[in-house]
Amino acid sequence: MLQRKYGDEEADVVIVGAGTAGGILSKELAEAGMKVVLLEAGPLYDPQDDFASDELAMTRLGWQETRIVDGKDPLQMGHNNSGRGVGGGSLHWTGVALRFHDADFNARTLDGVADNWPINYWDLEPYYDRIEKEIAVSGPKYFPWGNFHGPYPYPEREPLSPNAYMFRNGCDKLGIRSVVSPLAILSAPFEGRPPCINRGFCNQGCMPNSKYSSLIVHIPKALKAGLELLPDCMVTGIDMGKDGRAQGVTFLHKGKTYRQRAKLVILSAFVVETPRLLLNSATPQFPDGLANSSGWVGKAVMTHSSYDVYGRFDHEIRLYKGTPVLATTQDFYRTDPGQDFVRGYTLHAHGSRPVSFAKAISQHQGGTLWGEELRRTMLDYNHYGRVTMVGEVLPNPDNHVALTDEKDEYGLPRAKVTFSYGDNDKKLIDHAVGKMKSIIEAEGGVPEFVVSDSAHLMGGCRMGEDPDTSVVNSYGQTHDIPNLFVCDASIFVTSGGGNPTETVMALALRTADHIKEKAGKNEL
Ligand SMILES: Cc1cc2nc3c(=O)[nH]c(=O)nc-3n(C[C@H](O)[C@H](O)[C@H](O)COP(=O)(O)OP(=O)(O)OC[C@H]3O[C@@H](n4cnc5c(N)ncnc54)[C@H](O)[C@@H]3O)c2cc1C
Repeated sequence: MLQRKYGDEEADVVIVGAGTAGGILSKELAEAGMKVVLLEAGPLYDPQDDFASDELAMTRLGWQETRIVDGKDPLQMGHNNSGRGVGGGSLHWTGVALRFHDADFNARTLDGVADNWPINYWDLEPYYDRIEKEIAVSGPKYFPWGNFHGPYPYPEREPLSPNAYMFRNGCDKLGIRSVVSPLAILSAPFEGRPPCINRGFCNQGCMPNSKYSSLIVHIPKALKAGLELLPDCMVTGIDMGKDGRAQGVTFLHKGKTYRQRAKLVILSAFVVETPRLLLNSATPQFPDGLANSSGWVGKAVMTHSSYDVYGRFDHEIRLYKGTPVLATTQDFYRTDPGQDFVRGYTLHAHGSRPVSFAKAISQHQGGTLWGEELRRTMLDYNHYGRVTMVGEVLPNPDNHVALTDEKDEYGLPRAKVTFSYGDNDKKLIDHAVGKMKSIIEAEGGVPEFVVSDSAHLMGGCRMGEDPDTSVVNSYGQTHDIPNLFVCDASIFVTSGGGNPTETVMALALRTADHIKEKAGKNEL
């Protein structure tokens, strides 16, 4: 029997998904004195007991349940694209903490593509400032791109990995500016957590707690403030009242069904599960799914094009060494009128552990690498360097999440995710691959493998001012149901050309402030 704090009682807020956004919201709202219940489908981990320095074992941190993928460029789900467990994607993310630029919020105005966000950079700026201080982002004294030029709250990381030095030296030779990456990974002690010692197992969960996750930062503070956290609880539906308001959620724990009533329901279940829940909670009053009068629930799902170039060097690089990402350039972030594509990308020096390396190169763009040839290449693993891109992908309503007839172990329709790159996306990728190759070559390496990859899901419940073309307003409040909010990466309008999670965090803080203010005046 599940032990519960509120049972049949109505909580003030129930949050679905204890990931990055869910963790921040739960802290903010619990500290404001609200009765908050946080439901998480996955387990509650203890980093010291549960996070092993074992690449294969730790793939369990990803959302590994079957999703059907479709389209011309089907997305790879699982470890690389989503998390499961208290902490969500922040358990095994790489920790790169970048702000979006003002240009990211105005693609339609600047470049005639996609849509503008209903907010701009300056609406989020105070929240970027706040979150960077709250989690002690480490980074350079001067950051040359975008609107924020540093210094970051904590000094930049050092020493760098050999791969990061390779990248920075290659950039120098080509006149490309580069910096030590801003990271949600400590460079000095903070709140009892130790600085990073470069073990390099960030994507396997950080055992020493040097890397930020909501599991070790926000959720413990929320618990102190009275949060009820219920792990291993899969939410299967949103309960609606006849008055058209959300009443709470239904969830499963060890095969048994429970309900949590609440004045306010917030979905923070990420890009596939949030639309799946909305679509699957259809009622006669909302036959196409909740909050879907616009028809935009599940639409315009985005990823970042995240192609990698691996180059072979005569000397050793040892891609397993150190924090995976330690060097970055955004010299190609803004639209360049001289190119045949709009928008841009970020480049990172990116480490790789042996299993990921083998998996990547075995399916590289030039063909498959298998058997004796793969074995021979793997013997040279220490000689490979890697550069990766985070490329903007334009939103396209045809890229979407839909329900299928196939059922999962909870009896819910499985999600199908359809994705294809557009022409602009492909031209941008070609440009970035060329730059990545030239950086490797400038340092004396021979680019051998180009691997097509994707990272960071976004969109599917986009925000906007117009209820006919968007699902939520800029605070994540659904246009159709005033006490139903969405707060996670699904509310992004465009993907930007840089890592998205600091923007997820800033949006979560902004939504929390809004809810505190409105709930205080009984306006939700
Ligand atoms: C390998 C990897 C590396 C990454 N590196 C970076 C990086 O360096 N920088 C960066 O900016 N971003 C990075 N990201 C992306 C980052 O993890 C996400 O952007 C971020 O976690 C999104 O936050 P969220 O709150 O929207 O969702 P999540 O953090 O994914 O949280 C969603 C939570 O909801 C839970 N959930 C889902 N459905 C249900 C349900 N029905 N009932 C109960 N619970 C449910 C899930 O289990 C999960 O815990 C990386 C991601 C991965 C996977």
